[in-house]
Amino acid sequence: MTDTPSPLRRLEPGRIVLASHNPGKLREFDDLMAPYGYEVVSAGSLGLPEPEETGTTFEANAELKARAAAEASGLPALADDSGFCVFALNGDPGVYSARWAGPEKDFAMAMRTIEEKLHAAGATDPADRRSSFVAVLCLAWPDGEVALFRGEVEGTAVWPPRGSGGFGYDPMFQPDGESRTFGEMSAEEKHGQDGTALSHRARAFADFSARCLEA
Ligand SMILES: O=P(O)(O)OP(=O)(O)OP(=O)(O)OC[C@H]1O[C@@H](n2cnc3c(O)ncnc32)[C@H](O)[C@@H]1O
Ligand SMILES: [Mg+2]
Repeated sequence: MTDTPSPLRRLEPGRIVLASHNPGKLREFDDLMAPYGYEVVSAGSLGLPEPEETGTTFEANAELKARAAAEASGLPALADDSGFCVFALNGDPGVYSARWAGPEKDFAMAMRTIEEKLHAAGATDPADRRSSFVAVLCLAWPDGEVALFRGEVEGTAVWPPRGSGGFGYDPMFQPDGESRTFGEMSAEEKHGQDGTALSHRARAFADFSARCLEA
């Protein structure tokens, strides 16, 4: 038996802000929002600043990004805080996933850093290289109400990275049950097929859409 998620305050059809400055995430949200009748605008296109991510959890950072965009725009805003968590590294880079790539957003370097740390820990066997992607979405209304949605997908941190699709750490992550990394998948495959969400973002979005969006 599957649990039917309880509905939350529904988002009336209209404009919604995607409170992200990451082009890879924005592409994925465009795909995910496409079946619904909303006008989606990005924070960047509205000239909204990128808030400093001072939280120590995905939830706190998602909430501060969504609140900032909703307050500044007067529109409902959806933010995503996400990251790559390597279990043998105590969950690093986790909430610091973007920062490990530095100001140049050098994810080849960030993936190499992870590999060096795994190597130093003697983690060569796939069983020692368990990892997950986590995404927390926050929907904030201009009146200050917020709702949070979490999605996770577990798999293996592979080396060397494989594939040039997606963004960020995608080439280093092979989800359980798949022989390819996210970097080797099309966007549709990363979202998941036959109605089953695969990526962390698609899983969090499935909960959000079922509870808040009008079909
Ligand atoms: O905060 P915004 O503006 O949304 O953009 P950001 O890139 O800074 O996003 P985060 O603060 O949430 O940092 C998460 C980082 O984790 C990585 N990440 C998150 N989801 C990912 C995915 O689906 N595939 C690959 N890497 C991902 C990616 O490199 C992000 O930069
Ligand atoms: Mg960020």
